[in-house]
Amino acid sequence: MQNVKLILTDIEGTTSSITFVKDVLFPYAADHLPAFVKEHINDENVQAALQQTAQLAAEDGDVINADETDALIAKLLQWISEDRKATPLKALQGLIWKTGYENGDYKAHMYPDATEYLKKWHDSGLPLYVYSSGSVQAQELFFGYSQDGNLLPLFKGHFDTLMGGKRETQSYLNILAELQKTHTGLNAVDVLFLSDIKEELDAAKEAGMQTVWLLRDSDIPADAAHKAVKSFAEI
Ligand SMILES: CSCCC(=O)C(=O)COP(=O)(O)O
Ligand SMILES: [Mg+2]
Repeated sequence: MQNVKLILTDIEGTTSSITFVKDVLFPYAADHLPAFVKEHINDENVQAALQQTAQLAAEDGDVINADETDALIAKLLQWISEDRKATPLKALQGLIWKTGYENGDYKAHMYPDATEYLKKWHDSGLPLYVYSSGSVQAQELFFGYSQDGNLLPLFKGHFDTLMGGKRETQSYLNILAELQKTHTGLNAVDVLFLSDIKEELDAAKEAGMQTVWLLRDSDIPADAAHKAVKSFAEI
């Protein structure tokens, strides 16, 4: 990679295993979501998430009133099972996972090479940022309660789907504009984006960023459209 001035990383499949997210975090959220929503129904963040859920469902042609709590909960559970990266679902998951982390029910998985190189890059002065479909709160919990300890101080900032979907070029342009507020003179080509998903890398490359494809469990294709590696040690 050439003259990288800042690293932006995905989480699931990149720093951490897909199975931890799919087999631990998502089931925990599904198990606790109905009671959590009902217990916090007057919380403004929960109300906002329910209203956004009703709006998104309506856009899909499924009309649910914002006060039909059970139907909205069913819709959110459906989205968990579909791994839909819907912003209101992600906001609620972040709120629910907090309890699980604080109770010690689980710690976030980290690939050892990811922890090692994130620490090395941080110590060498390279600014590190996260872009994940998980909400900023969920990201902070994830790195704050990782199996390798509190890794949150390694990161200068976090971006989530409020910047846009991870497969859309405009999202990376939005992130670049945010980064330029604190990193004067930063260009897209100075940013290295790490992900396990080709469509996310395509979008980041289209925005002008450098890219590396983490293919941890699959073979590296001979004609990969992005530099492809099995571990952070090869970046
Ligand atoms: C931030 S922890 C949970 C991650 C999550 O909810 C998710 O959907 C994974 O998305 P990513 O963009 O990190 O692949
Ligand atoms: Mg990923």
